[in-house]
This record gives sequence, structure tokens and C-alpha cells, in this order.
Amino acid sequence: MTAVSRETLLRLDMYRGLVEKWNPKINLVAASTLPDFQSRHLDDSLQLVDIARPSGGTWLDLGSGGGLPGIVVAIMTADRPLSIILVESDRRKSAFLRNVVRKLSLPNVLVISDRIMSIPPQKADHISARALAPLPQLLEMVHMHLKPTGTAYLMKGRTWREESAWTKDDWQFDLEAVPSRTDPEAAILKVTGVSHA
Ligand SMILES: C[S@@+](CC[C@H](N)C(=O)[O-])C[C@H]1O[C@@H](n2cnc3c(N)ncnc32)[C@H](O)[C@@H]1O
Repeated sequence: MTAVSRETLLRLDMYRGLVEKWNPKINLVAASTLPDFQSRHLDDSLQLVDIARPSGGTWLDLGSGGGLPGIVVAIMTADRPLSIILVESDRRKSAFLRNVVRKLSLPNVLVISDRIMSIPPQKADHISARALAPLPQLLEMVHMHLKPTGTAYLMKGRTWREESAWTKDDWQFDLEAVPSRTDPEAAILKVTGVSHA
């Protein structure tokens, strides 16, 4: 991670505290992963900001859950003209996300409590998704919500190669797989130019 301000570190710490506080009630992350929150969740999300280096426009995080990676992106880019939208269908998790946005005084973050395919097309410059769905379903969502010139960052585990093969008959897209810093079997799939085959 590049050098960050004291305010950013404070916000990351407050975020971790809120996840720890609410996790027993709403299961934001697997309880077994809480002791490793930094390496399993924060570092995993932080690498996305280094890869994408967003300077402005809109960032749409699909299926945000407890805010990974969306809240982390919002914390790291709070001084940039980037509008962030978190989409999460679970009402309790959306309420948690709104609470985090308020407590951390995060500017430019909107939480939409609805299903991804039920909201109007967002024409986003950047899309992220972590632990949400298999690649064919993610491409459907990305196709609906990404600008033609935008980039999606799909955080995938060890099955990403197989999942890419499942998409061949239905989708055309350009893909660059960036190896994950936190898991040697995982990758961040940088996807552009999504269209039906
Ligand atoms: C496995 S969790 C992952 C959450 C978070 N991205 C993370 O990595 O910790 C998937 C989340 O996506 C949400 N979700 C699943 N399908 C969705 C949909 N169609 N629209 C909106 N949210 C959805 C679920 O409610 C859940 O919170």
C-alpha cells in the first residue's frame, strides 16, 4: 500500500471496529476470518485501488455485503472526485453500510438496497465485485451497468480459469488476469468491452 494519511488509517481502523461490532448479528464476513481481517479482507480490497488507480468518475460495487471492497475503495479515494455506489440487496447489510458511511463521514457514497439487475443501468466507469457470483452471471451484470469505455474488476478465487471457459459461447470481452497479492490461486480479472457473442 502506498503512503496514506492519518485520516485514512483512522477510517480503516474505525471500519474494522464496526465490522467486528456488527458481525455477530449480521454475519458480514465469516467469523473465522475476523482475526485475520487485515490480510484476508483489507489487504485483499486495498490491492484493487492500486490496480485500478481511479481518479474520478463513478465506481459501482456489486453485492457489497459488509463493504468489501466498496467501503475500502471509498476510504482510499475520499480525496478524489469519485462517486461510489454500493449495491446490496440485504436490508440489514445495507443499513450497516449506510451506518459506516455516516460514521466515517465518507463523501460521495450512495448505498442502494436493491437487486443488481433491478436497478436502472448505471453506466459506471469502474465496477467491482468480490465473492458474488460465477463469471457468466457477473458478465450479465457488468454488461448492464458498465460504460462502453469502463473497466470491471472481478475478484475471483481458484476457479477463475474454468469460469472463463464457461463464458465462451455467450460473451465476448477482453480479460487481463492480475495475480492476487493475498492468495496465490486467486486473481483480479480486469474485464473490458463486454458484449453478447
Ligand atoms: C458472499 S457475499 C460477499 C460480500 C462482499 N462483496 C465480500 O466480499 O465480503 C455476497 C453479497 O452479495 C449480495 N447479493 C447477492 N446477490 C445480489 C443481487 N442480485 N443484488 C444485490 N446484492 C446481491 C448478498 O446479499 C451478499 O451480501
